Amino acid sequence: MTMTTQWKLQPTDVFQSSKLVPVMVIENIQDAVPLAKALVAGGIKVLEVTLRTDCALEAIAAIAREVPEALVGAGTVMNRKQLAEVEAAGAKFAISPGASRDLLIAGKESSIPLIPGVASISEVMKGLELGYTEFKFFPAEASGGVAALKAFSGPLNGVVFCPTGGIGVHNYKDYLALKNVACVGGSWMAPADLVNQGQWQQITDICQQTLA
Ligand SMILES: O=C(O)C(=O)C[C@H](O)[C@H](O)COP(=O)(O)O
Repeated sequence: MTMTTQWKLQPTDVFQSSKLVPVMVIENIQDAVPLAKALVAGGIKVLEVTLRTDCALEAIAAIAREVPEALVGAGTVMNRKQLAEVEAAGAKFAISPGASRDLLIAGKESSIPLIPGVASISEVMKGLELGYTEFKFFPAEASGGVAALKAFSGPLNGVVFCPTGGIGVHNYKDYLALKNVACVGGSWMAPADLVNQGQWQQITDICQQTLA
């Protein structure tokens, strides 16, 4: 049963806007906007703010308001309630580490696109049944990495992934070289120690060096 959507943006728009998707863990609300600006200055447009911290919703709202050139979305969206919360906060898209059937249905009913997390072909098939064709592949390195995605490309024609988990400067190009990978995600572009120290220029430099 493929479900139609009222999505304001398509998952392919998110995937095509940036080859790199920084996974942001924001502990202090005052870091949200400077961190987003540092990433944007480094050439990155798509930002994933994880719902792992208390101020995550506030951070999404602040970035949506104050850094309009970024496409800010929410990560770690685990259920229907959280999806509604991030939508209300101003997230332009939602990403989940895995997917329950209820979350997949809620994603289709939402006004913002959901990019569900998968680690296996069976999970992709459950998403495909509802019309999803863009997925987060998580945890990428632990789930077979590049070799797994290469194998997926045989049966899963037309399915596109954003691998995340265990990816960094040392291996992200191997993923981007795959035809079923549009972009890669990771926390290496916004490391906790640099965020805590307010080292915004260093974060911009990491992004620029990675993209160079
Ligand atoms: O919180 C979530 O929803 C996640 O999916 C987890 C993050 O995407 C990974 O933790 C990033 O992985 P690293 O780049 O290896 O740090």
